[in-house]
Amino acid sequence: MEAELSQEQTRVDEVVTEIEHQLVTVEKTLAKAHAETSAVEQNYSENASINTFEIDDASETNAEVQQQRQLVARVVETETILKKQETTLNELHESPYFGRIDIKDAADENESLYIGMASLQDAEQDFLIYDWRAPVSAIYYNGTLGDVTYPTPNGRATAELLNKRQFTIQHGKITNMFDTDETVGDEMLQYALGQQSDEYMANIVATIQKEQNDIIRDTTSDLLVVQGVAGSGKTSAILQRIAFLLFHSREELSSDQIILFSPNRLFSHYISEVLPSLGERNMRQVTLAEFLKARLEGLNVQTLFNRYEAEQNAPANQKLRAEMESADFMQVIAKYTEQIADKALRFADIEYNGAVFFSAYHIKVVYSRQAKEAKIAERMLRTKNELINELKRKIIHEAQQPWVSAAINELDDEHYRDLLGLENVEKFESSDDEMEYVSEKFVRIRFKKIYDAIYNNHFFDVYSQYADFLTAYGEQTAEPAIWVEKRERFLAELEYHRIDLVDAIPLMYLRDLVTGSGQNRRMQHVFIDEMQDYSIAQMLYFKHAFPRARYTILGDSEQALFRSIESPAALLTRLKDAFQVKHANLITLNKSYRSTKQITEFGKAFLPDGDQIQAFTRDGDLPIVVESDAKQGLTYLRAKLNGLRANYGTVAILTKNAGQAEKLQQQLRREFGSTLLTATDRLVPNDIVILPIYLAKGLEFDCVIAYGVNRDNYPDADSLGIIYTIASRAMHELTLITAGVPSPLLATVAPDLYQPEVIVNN
Ligand SMILES: Nc1ncnc2c1ncn2[C@@H]1O[C@H](COP(=O)(O)OP(=O)(O)OP(=O)(O)O)[C@@H](O)[C@H]1O
Repeated sequence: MEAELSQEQTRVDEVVTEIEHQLVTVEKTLAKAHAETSAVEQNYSENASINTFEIDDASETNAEVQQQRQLVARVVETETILKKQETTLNELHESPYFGRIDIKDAADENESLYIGMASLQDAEQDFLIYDWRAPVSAIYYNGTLGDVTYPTPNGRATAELLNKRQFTIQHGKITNMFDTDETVGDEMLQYALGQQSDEYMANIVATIQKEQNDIIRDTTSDLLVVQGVAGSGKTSAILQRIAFLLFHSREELSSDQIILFSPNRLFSHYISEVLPSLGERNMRQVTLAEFLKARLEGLNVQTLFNRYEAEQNAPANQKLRAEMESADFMQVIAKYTEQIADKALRFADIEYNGAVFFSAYHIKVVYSRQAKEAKIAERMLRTKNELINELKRKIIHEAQQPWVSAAINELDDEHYRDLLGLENVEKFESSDDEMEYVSEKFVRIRFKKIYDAIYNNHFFDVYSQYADFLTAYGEQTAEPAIWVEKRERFLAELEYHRIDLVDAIPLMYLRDLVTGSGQNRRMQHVFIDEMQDYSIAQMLYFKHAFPRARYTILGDSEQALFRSIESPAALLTRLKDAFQVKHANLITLNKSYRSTKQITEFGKAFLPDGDQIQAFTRDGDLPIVVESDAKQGLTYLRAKLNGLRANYGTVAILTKNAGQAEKLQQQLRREFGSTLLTATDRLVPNDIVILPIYLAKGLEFDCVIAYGVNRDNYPDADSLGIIYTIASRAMHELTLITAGVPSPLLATVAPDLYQPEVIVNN
């Protein structure tokens, strides 16, 4: 192996030299391109400002300016591409590749291919490095030695995989190298997983596992559902998947056509470096709360966290909620909108300056004039167009009123010129024509709010309509009183500009179906992380909102914080039924990578079907369970924190809710400088943090202390999901402090899976 190592290092040196060589060329070209961009930009701004005043033929000027603008765009693009090349080369310079495969191809020729973060070709166009996303690289991740197949543009090709080698290369030096027959061997993974946690999630490109690779390279499913146990690399895999999709559909897909629903802002920040580290731009990221807020402007939409917190004291009607969050309920809404009679449709006045501009009655008349056989959304669209035309006529009429000319005469030169617009200076044949133009524009600007209100369908009174719907629906149920109460609560909240989460989705769906709005047809991929936190109704709304997109939905049915856990099979069936797509694919990940073996074994012992979870063999200490009262618990915690601090970067104290986290923070802040994290935070500092478990979703910490694992917080099986989620956030160390009578759930765990510490009263 020594000789081989030396040979491999020689090759690394050669590749590094080639990279340096290419870097010199790119840097030179980049400097030139930069100079050109500056010159073109300057030329453009001079031309654009001078010519419009000095040249008579405005259209010729416009054409010239257009041309120049295109030129600017082109040179800027060239510069951006070169910069990207420079960044890639610099990265390859540090660590050119991480894998090598030796294959015998169909023509019986032996070839050695090296796999890295990006491709590199030499002057003869030979590949010195293959991008990890190249078709042939699939062999590296998928194949064990022997016959393998891989995709090519002309179908699947076959080859014999003779050897697979893995490298760790740092600063151009091979620090670790070994051959492996496994997909991607344990040794490198051991090393990667033994690292301490960081502010940002790392990419896993060098150690992607076979089943993760299936997720990454799936290009055919309309609905890909990934059920993976805690720490199985779901999030890692889908971020790699996004990089893969962007690479393979360069022409048709851009990162802003991909949206990821993430559980909270801390998580959004945590994963924000993965794609850039793979040389790609980030996709759009949004939390459910942000998405709803944008679509229900002016209303404070209850968040999942607010609801969870509120319900700790006042449990809600779970049956009603389950009904309203079901696929059936969405169908009921759809049926209701199809059948609303003209007279039952609710319109709202459009007001201007406190007076009615278009009355609800007038709008209703306009609506009822539209052809009855057309669909409701089509009739609404025609109504909208009629109202806009009417507004235009009113603008022309209003522009002739004396107050308008008086107001225009009051304008100073600058404002007048702004109103007229540079392109219209000296365009009109008579000053009357110019005045007419300016007056109309003046009124149009004044009436913009009215236009916006029509354009945004504010003439449809969705709130009253939804209240009517609740009444109509409730009357058909066996318990109408519940629905009367629901309606009253909805209206009462509305008074305060608030809306419950459970109402938000049906209301938006109703609005969109009636007005034919709310659909984004450009979005090509929707990713939903932590699927178990979303209701089917919410997912169906996403499907409506992004009708052309493909869906990748991932999560863990057993990390349910906001409801009881559900078996993975049941969750998958529900999803498949609701989405009804042609190509659905389900991938299950059972191996957990995040935590030490001891932590994974402990966490899974809480779950009814925890047996299917496989721990990765990385050793650590047994989790500690401390049985204590509240006072002793705190003393223990203090001592523990002092001990841990020296050893680990991140220590997270996880509580059941925000109130308990706040209380602990008050008790610890002064002594430990701990940080309390809330729903609006984005950053997890590298120190002691205190947060409720729902904000720790998707995150991981070197060391986790679950505080308050007692009977009050976790009384029964409904809170299994929470305990399991807490335990599975820990990478290297886990401690549970009861600070009260131990939760009965602890009794389900075999005593040899943890180290008990009973603090006796003295
Ligand atoms: N193939 C891999 N190579 C290296 N590290 C990996 C691999 N797969 C997963 N990991 C690591 O395991 C940890 C868990 O991964 P990730 O957060 O993606 O899992 P998850 O399934 O989304 O977890 P959860 O549902 O518990 O939030 C991360 O630290 C990740 O880097």
